[in-house]
Order: sequence, then C-alpha cells, then structure tokens
Amino acid sequence: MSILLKNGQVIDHHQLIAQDILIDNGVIQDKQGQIETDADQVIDLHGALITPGLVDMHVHLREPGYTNKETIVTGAKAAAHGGFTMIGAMANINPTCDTPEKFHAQEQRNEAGIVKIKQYAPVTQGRAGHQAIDFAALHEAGAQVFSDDGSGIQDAAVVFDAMKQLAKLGLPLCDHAQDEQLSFGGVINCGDVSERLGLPGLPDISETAQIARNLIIAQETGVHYHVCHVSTTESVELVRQAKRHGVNVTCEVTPHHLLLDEDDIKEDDPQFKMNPPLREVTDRQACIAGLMDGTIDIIATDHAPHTDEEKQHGFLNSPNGIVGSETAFALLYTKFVKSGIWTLQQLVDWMSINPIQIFNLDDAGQLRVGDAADIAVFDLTTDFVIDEENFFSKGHNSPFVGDHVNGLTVLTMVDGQVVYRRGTNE
Ligand SMILES: NC(=O)N[C@@H](CC(=O)O)C(=O)O
Ligand SMILES: [Zn+2]
Repeated sequence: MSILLKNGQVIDHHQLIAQDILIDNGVIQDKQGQIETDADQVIDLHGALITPGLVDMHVHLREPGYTNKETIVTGAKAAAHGGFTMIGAMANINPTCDTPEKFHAQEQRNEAGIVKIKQYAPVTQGRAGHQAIDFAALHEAGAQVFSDDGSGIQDAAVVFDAMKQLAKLGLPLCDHAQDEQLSFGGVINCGDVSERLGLPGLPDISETAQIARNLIIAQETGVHYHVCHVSTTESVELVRQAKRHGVNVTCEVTPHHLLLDEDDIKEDDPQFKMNPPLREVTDRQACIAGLMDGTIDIIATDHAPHTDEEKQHGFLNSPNGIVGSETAFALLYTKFVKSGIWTLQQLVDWMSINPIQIFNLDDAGQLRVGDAADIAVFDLTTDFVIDEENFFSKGHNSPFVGDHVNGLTVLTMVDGQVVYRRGTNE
C-alpha cells in the first residue's frame, strides 16, 4: 500500500519548504518538492507542517493495575492524537515488569497500543528501591530503558550497584530524583504559595540533593545517567556543570515546568498538582534557558492520567500528575515558537530527534528517505481551544483545558499506517 502526502511543508535549515512525501511498505521512498506518481492513496495536506513523529519518553500507561486511569489502548491513542509515534512507558504499573517473564508479558500487552512503545523496566525489584533487578536478563528480554520513576531510589549503595551494572551494559538509568527525607510530605512547592494555601511544602532540595548525589555516582561509574523532569534552577545548573566535567548525563523537562509556575496556582486546585511540583518563576526561566543552551536535552510530557473522581480532593488528597500527550505540541508551539522565542527546528529536536539520539531509538523514523514512515502533521493556522471532550486519554486532569492554541494534529502515521487522522474519532 503506497501513500502520497501532497502539499505539506517540512523544516529545512530553519525554514519551511513545500514537500511531497511518498510512502510505500511503511518506509519513506521519496521526499521532494513535487512528486508526480500514482499511489494507492493521496492525502492533500493543504500546506500543513510535516515533522518526524514526536517521541515522548515519559508516559504513564497504567496497565496493568490502574486501568480506571488509562489503558495501553487509550494512552497510545492519546499519544497518536498529540503527534507522538513513539512513547516510553514507565514501570509504575502493578505488577511491575522486573523479570524477563513479566517484561515479555508486558510487551505482549503493549502490542495493543497503536504507537511504538518502549517499555521501561524498573531499576529495583518491585520498584521497592532495595535490590537491583537482573539488568542483563531484562536487556536480553528487550528492555532498553530503566527507571523506578514515581519514586527516587533512597539507598545510595543501590544506585551505585545499578549504575555499575548498567554502565557495563551500556544502558541508561533514568531517574526520578527525590530524597524522601527532604520531602517532608510536601504536596506543592515549598514557598510563598504553600504558605498562602496552608499546604505542606516540598522543597526543591529534595530534587537537587539527590541529583547531586547521583551525578557523583554516575561520574564514578561512567553510566549514562538521565534525569527525569528537572524542575529547579539548581538542578539545571548541576547538570550543566556535570556536562562540562564530562559526566555522561542527559535530562528532560516537562511542558508544564516550561509553561507554568507556582504563581499560576490561585487556589487549592489539584489540576495543578504534580511531582515534581510547579516551582518559582525563576526555576521555570532556568528550565527554558537550560533547553536553549543544550543543558536540557529533551522535552517529555510525564503524561500521568488520573480519574476525575481522584482529582476532587484538593492538593492534600489528590494524586500527583497531569495528562500531557494531547496538548504538548500545541502548547509549546503556541507559547514559544509562534512568539519567535524558539524555532520549529528546536522544538522538533527536543520532541523527536534528541530523544531518538540520546536513547538510541533506532526503530524511530526521522523523516529521511529510507526511514520508517513515523510522521506527524500539524495545522499551524487554525485556532482552537483545548477541550477535554476531545481527549482520547481517560484522564482529563489538565490545567490547560480552556487554553487557546495553534498546532492542531492533522495526521499521525506509524510505519506508514495512519494511527490518527483529524475528523475521524474512533
Ligand atoms: N509525575 C507525577 O506527578 N506522577 C507520576 C509519577 C512520576 O512521574 O513521578 C504518576 O505516575 O502519576
Ligand atoms: Zn517521576
């Protein structure tokens, strides 16, 4: 089955140029100004933007264990709706996939997803933080990325052991950095806003202190240490200095830590509750600066769906997390690209090319002739309002509902198969 995408635009040296793309057998066969050929299907893109399929290496799919929040099918559909063709599925599922058998079973379940799913294996058995898993066996079973995300690993000796083993295998440790003893049961950033709302504050040193410790251990072991969702000025500065000293470290930031800060929290509204919490405006600016100078390598959504009911209990008793798959590109395009702060190329690098490179995601297409046809298409001109009624995710927990944006997904393809097309809703 061949498909010809007509009248799209691609980014070329920070400019948009008109291009047609011919796909056959799931692969990009040709890409140039005008392609005149017979194809089984011709899709007119009317000048929309074509990018490599976006890659989101921090997603919570919730299956098995919490399918009231999300399933592999709904989470993958949400990703496709956001232009993502590959997602990294975190291991805070129940049961987690900490043995080759459980990992295989999870990979089988993931086949129901319509995008490419990189399943994380945990770092420790049962994600309990005490004993490293058998990394070689899990790698043999197909695991490429490892994380206990949801919690930080408290025991430094466990981190040291895991990093030594992962270094030997040439595999990354992806770290939710959080020192429990410095967290003090906080549910919101510790500072003016926690005080104003009378809520227990989560200090930024709970994140920063653990990153500092783990950077030292990473340097000693030579492992590829990837820091998930950095949120503080000091976290960004620590990574910046470590990179200067040759530590093999990469890191990610979420859209919400780039777009929001604690001053956006006007009342006790758990749609703004996530971990790490929204920090101060200076922290948000440090994250933006970190991206722009190459300290922060990628953007990842930390898509964390919860039910409407669960999010009705204030900051104190609602779970952490917001959904992100279906809003990330539009929000970031509108806030940063349309306003001229970033180029489209930068956004696509942070949301697609860089994650492919830092995690060696060889099966992700990058829009080159000969690549897998993993493609996203966005309409940059139509204004629309973020409406949870349009979400494919089961989670509606987003502080961005009601925002006016551009960057509507028109089409998403994985290996040349249409997995989302605007106007179709199944
Ligand atoms: N980020 C969140 O606020 N929540 C995540 C866990 C995590 O990524 O730490 C979740 O699984 O709900
Ligand atoms: Zn996390």
